[in-house]
Amino acid sequence: KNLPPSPLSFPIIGHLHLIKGPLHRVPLLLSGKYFDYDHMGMGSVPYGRLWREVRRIMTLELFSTTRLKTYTRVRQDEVTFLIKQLFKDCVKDFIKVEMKSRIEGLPFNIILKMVAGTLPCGANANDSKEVNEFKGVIRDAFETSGATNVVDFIPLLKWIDFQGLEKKLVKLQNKCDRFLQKLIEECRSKRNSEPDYYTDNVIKGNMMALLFAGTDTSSATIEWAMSLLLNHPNVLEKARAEIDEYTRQERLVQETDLPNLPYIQCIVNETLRLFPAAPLLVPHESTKDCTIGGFDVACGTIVFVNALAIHRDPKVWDDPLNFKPERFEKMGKEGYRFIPFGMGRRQCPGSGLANKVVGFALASLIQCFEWERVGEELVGLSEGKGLTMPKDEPLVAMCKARQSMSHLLKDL
Ligand code: HEM
Repeated sequence: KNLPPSPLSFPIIGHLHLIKGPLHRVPLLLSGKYFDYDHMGMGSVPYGRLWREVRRIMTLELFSTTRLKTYTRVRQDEVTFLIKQLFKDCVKDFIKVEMKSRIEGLPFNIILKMVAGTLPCGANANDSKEVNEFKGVIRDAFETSGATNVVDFIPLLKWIDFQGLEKKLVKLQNKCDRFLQKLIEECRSKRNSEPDYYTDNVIKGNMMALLFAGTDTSSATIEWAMSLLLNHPNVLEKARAEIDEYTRQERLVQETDLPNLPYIQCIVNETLRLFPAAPLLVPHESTKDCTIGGFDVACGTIVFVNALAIHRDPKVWDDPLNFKPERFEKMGKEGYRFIPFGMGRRQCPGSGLANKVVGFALASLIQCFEWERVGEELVGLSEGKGLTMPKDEPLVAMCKARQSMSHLLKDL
């Protein structure tokens, strides 16, 4: 109720979910009410002076083309780490691999290195208890904030914290706070030229915005893409042929090869079309009475844009439920019908980074390993609970190092 409204910055063509009322838990979670930070990212935070400044820092400094380039090495190291671990386990024979736990460290470590300049536990971050606990906090927070909260509709039940979601969020906040505070203390003495402006809370808010917004979204997209490829071995083969032709199997694929691997980008887009990691984007709230796509939207209404429904709408997509990366080969600007990163001034500032991380990881997994389904049955594609639409069941696949790549993989 106390959340200041944010401007509706989004042009929309349909599939709106308009909610008038106190449905504020998700915005509160993301805007720092539960996390007690000065300000935080996400669409529900007012586009005021402070957030404008944060967006400026993100877009121009952290995610600018030049800055992303300076972090190429970080992404290279983390993808190499993933490939090396996998190679160690499946050098000779096919083994069963649970993909989620292997992939989730990748975007997490990359973003942590970008925002903190280091991993708190050096090279062993993936085995660190506190890092793993923090990853668990992110997972739980997404699951909790994606759950239906009866209290949103029957506010009286708040008195007894029906479902206990509020208690759970406070507990998550404490864990999150401990982790980030420790990280800040490790980094603070080295940098921060304006300690009065960049207080601990401001820094923690930003770190959390990036870690929350950028980790599960990217790793879930890689997991969905691998699931779709296992169900469509012809697409997998076509992608591998593209990579082999370009690298001539003489070297491992690099992130800088991505512009020359258009089919990989088509696979990423098609995955984001069918399984957008933020299916309802992020809630927006109107500051004035307005009309969108013929709907009267009263001031203070929370608007959810159902990107998932738009992406699967047979009126705007041919054969929308089928996985066909080729559809992106012929397309130019997709306009409002393809909006996995939102649109307008609150669109995802991390889309460039996400495309690089997801594309590079996928290209490397495809180039270096043979992939098969565990049995005859297709990989299940049902969605689980949570804000980022994770897979219901973590992906398990059969994986074996490609013979023709072994000499390169051994040198990693
Ligand atoms: C596949 C990966 C990703 C997807 C699908 C995705 C999608 C989205 C969407 C739909 C929004 C809301 C846009 C809107 O409300 O109109 C958003 C916001 C945001 N994303 Fe991403 N994102 C991804 C990766 C990332 C990464 C890697 C980062 C940064 C490390 C990031 C940082 C953010 C931030 C900070 C916001 C809030 C922006 C604001 O409120 O002004 N995202 N993202």
